[in-house]
Amino acid sequence: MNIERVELQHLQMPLKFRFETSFGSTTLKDFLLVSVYGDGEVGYGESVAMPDPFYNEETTETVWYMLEKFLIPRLLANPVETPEEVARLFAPIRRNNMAKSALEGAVWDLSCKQKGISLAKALGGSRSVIDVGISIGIEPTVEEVLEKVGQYLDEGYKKIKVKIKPGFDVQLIRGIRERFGDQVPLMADANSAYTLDQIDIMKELDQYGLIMIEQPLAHDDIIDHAQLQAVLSTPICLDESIHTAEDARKAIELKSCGIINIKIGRVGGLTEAKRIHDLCQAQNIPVWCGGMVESGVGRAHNVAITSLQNFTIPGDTAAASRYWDEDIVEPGIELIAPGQLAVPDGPGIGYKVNQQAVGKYVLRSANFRP
Ligand SMILES: O=C(O)CCC(=O)c1ccccc1C(=O)O
Ligand SMILES: [Mg+2]
Repeated sequence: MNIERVELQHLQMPLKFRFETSFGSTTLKDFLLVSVYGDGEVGYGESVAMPDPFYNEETTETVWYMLEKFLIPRLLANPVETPEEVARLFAPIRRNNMAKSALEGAVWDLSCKQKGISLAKALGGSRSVIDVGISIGIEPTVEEVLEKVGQYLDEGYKKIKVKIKPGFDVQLIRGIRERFGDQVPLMADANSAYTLDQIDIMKELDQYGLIMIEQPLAHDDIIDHAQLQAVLSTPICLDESIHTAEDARKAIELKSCGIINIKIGRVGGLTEAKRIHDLCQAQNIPVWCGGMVESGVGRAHNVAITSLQNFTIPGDTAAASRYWDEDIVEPGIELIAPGQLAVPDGPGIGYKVNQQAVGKYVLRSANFRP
């Protein structure tokens, strides 16, 4: 592949609402856009790291640093023929998965555009339409979450995920079941807010027929999760604990979870995401695509990977208009039917980046050449 230039841009986009989790809250999307130029085409990737290291250890600034000092120079100094080779080229660098993923994803998009095939097809995806769910943040009151649940059910979302934290958990789930019934496909995400000392809360949550409980225990744990899974009938889903296919293999072997949330950024890119998908498929572990409140570029990557066969549970990739007044891609990533997004079949991610919109949100940029 011919790579002539890499551009890094730091953007800030206002969110339409406050998004709160057990680890923090935000009204501004702060992220990096990566553009890789070659042979008249441009590939795009997005860093999903947050400005603060509370979801994982990376931040917008550490990603910029890793890209500038290590990853971009490595890519520009070593010819690669396929995006999978980029993953191999980055492997000696430990972790920094969101930094790797942003650049690897841009190379995947560029490679697909150079070949004239869609990213979904290149990854082995088979769906042309995907079912999607929605992730609802913590609100000041249970009632405010219930209102949002009603609104998103009306829009047809196929899975309702609510964020929980100690003191905002059982009464919330009970409230949703009482108002909307037992048939609502419902799950809870704790973002590591509990320990085994609070096992009684988990046992109470176990009574509500949840599709899964996501990452209840520590971000770096798979042992306590196995102990918890042994006493719950609700499947545990791991998010924060899984960074590689090896992590997934070990968690499955230990029975730490029954479901895995695949986030492309968290696992270092599309190549590793596909590897985890394939491993889980062989082990009969369903997967779904998590979200990191992505702009249109990251959202398009999520849509593409979700077209793979073992993404059998609706993910968190909701319609862009839920998040943004003006996104950076065109056409807007919107529901084509209740709770469904189309998988584009145009080259690469299948959406155009709107440079005028990027211009509104960009704070700084830098260019790198071989
Ligand atoms: O709407 C989305 O993009 C999903 C939001 C979400 O749940 C989330 C957002 C930021 C950080 C972590 C998580 C998570 O899945 O744990
Ligand atoms: Mg999560």
